[in-house]
This record gives sequence, structure tokens and C-alpha cells, in this order.
Amino acid sequence: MALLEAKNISFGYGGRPVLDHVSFSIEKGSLVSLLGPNGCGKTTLLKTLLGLLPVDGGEVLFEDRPICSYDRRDLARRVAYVPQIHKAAFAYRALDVVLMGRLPHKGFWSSYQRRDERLALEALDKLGIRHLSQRPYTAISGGERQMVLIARALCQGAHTFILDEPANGLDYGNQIKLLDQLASLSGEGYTFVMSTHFPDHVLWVASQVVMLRDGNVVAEGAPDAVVTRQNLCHLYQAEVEVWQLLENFKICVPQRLRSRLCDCEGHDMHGPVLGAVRG
Ligand SMILES: Nc1ncnc2c1ncn2[C@@H]1O[C@H](COP(=O)(O)OP(=O)(O)OP(=O)(O)O)[C@@H](O)[C@H]1O
Repeated sequence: MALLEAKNISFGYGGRPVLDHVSFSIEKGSLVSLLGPNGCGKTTLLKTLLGLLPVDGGEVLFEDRPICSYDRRDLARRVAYVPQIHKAAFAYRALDVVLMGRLPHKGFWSSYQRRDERLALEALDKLGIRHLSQRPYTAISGGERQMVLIARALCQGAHTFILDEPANGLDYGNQIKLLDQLASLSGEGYTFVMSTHFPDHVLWVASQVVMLRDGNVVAEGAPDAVVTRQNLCHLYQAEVEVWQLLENFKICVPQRLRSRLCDCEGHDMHGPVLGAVRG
């Protein structure tokens, strides 16, 4: 049984179609990347998967049940959402923002307990950002806020995460740290669906990729098979190649850089051997 399934879903804003008969399914423990150009419908698709936008046609199933049939609070214990942009109205401490992840587990009158705080601190530790815990959320950088929101999602106790461009605004080190963290959590059985603008990130960590263009799925499956020169050119109208570096490792190379790399010794017609691009 699939954990999450988009079955032929269509959606439009005010009658303007954005998603057009989109179908794919996601297994538990997958790390799924949604790839596509600006405005192709990635955020819209993530919101329909969460049941935040009611579809015009088709249906979204979570654990074989229509997503719209879940009580929101119950769903929040199972699925965490990290939006692309989050504005805070008050200068809460970062720790308080992470603690908000515990709300779906609390009764109306109950307050946070020691266990909640421990879970919040553990989530901050996991992402290496405990030093931010006492800082006002409104006075940390956009990338730091993004990490705090991911910590909040972890603290929520959900096992499925929907993340809208989580690597955006993160410095290179934090991108690597985040992707490593997601890959290791998916190895533990957590499921991630995230949009991204980085095909290389898909090759690094994803187990499945869905390519979206103008609201249509143009390719879907294992990154190795789907992140190809033809698909990337079609998706982005950009000249890019995908080079095999090792038996199980590929990178994307803009065609403009090809001539520079081809000057290296050891190059063959099908791409460089590892030594040729080292250094
Ligand atoms: N609330 C809205 N009302 C009307 N149109 C919207 C709304 N939100 C998004 N759109 C439009 O729907 C289309 C898809 O938007 P969406 O945000 O899903 O794209 P995206 O792939 O996530 O883009 P990006 O990569 O730039 O974040 C775009 O044409 C956008 O202008």
C-alpha cells in the first residue's frame, strides 16, 4: 500500500488550471523530490497533498484514506509541513517556535511539559542549531529560520514531511547538513516530499523524483533514470548534461562548462573519468 497517493488530481485558482491530472504514489521511507521551473505548480501540488487546497478533480490518499477526511489535528500528528515562506508576528524565541510543533499533541488547556522541551531541544540538536534556541525568531537570518522550522517539523513527531524548497536560503554547509539529515531520517523510515530547484540535490539524496512542467508530470521515477539530459533540457529549456562520475554517482554539468572540463586529461566521449574533474 502506498503511503501517499495523488490520483489524477487537477486544481486551478479561480478556474485557471494549474495542476492537470497529476498522478504518482509514494512509499513509506521514500525521499521524493519535486523538480520543475518557477510557477509550474510545485507549491500548489504540495498544498493539495496536504489537503490545504481541495482538488477540483481526482483525489489524494494518505494511508489509503482521502486526505480531506482527516481531522486536521490528527493529520498534523502524522504529517508536518515546512512552508517556503514563514513570517512571524511576534518575537518568540526560536525554542518557542520549535515547541509549537507539540501543539497537535496538547489538549486545549494543557501547557508544555518537560518532555516537550526535551523533544524541542533534541530537534534543535539534530540540526546543530541549539545555539539559536534563545534568540528571537524575528531576529535570525532567513536560512536560520528555515532550519528552525525544520526542527519544529521534527518536534511535531510526524513521520511524513512535506517541505517546500527546504534548501532555499541555506548556505552550502547547511544544505549538505540538511540533506544528510533527511537522507538518514528516510533510512529510519521517515518519508519526505520536497520541492527543489537543485537537480544535483535530487541525485545526491532522493529515492524518487517527480518532474512537473505546466502542471503536468513529464517524468517520474528513480533519479538515476529520470534526471537525464533530455528531461532536464525539456524541463528547464536549458542546455545541461548529466555525467556519470562513479558507478553510482552522477552530476549535472551546464553545457557551457563542457569545453573547459573536456580539456582535462582522461576525458572520453561519454564524460570524464573521476580523475579528470578532480581539483
Ligand atoms: N493564491 C494564488 N492565486 C492565484 N494564482 C496562484 C496562487 N498561488 C500560485 N498561483 C499561480 O499558480 C501557478 C503555480 O504556482 P506555484 O506557487 O504552485 O508554483 P511553483 O512551481 O511552486 O513556483 P516556484 O518554483 O516559483 O516557487 C503560478 O502561475 C502562480 O502564479
